[in-house]
Amino acid sequence: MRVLFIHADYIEYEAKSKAMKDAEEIIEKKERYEECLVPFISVEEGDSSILDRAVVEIEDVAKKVGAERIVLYPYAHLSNKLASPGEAMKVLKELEKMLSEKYEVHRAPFGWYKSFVISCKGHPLSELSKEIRGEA
Ligand SMILES: Nc1ncnc2c1ncn2[C@@H]1O[C@H](COS(=O)(=O)NC(=O)[C@@H](N)CO)[C@@H](O)[C@H]1O
Repeated sequence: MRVLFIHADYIEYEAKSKAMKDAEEIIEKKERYEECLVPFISVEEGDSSILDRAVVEIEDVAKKVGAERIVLYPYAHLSNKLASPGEAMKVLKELEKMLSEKYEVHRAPFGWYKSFVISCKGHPLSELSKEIRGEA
């Protein structure tokens, strides 16, 4: 799993059009979240076996930056070993559920082309990237 973390004053996105035929059914096309950690996530093959590790890594960053709100953003552009859309959707939904035990968690729509505006806070830990793997 490849993740780009942005600690943001806000993120605003709008689903524009479907990027795949079975894109996730969504209710709201536009959302805005204030004061949040935004992990842009490329789910890679086999990531369903490293969910616990991914939760630990994401919670570690949230704690370090003092974020209480997490907005998971599916982002198919950080890896050349992408999991299938079906596996990626499953992993992101499971991540959302597991992180919700300790955080307020939202998830941007899966399978949609989206416009977005993000305001990065600019402090030293406000931009981070991680490659999350299973135990070595
Ligand atoms: N492995 C993945 N990790 C994260 N998001 C994914 C993944 N696969 C698909 N998506 C989501 O589904 C959308 C379409 O992805 S896709 O089916 O691979 N298609 C494409 O990426 C191209 N049509 C350009 O978007 C992505 O924009 C993203 O929202």
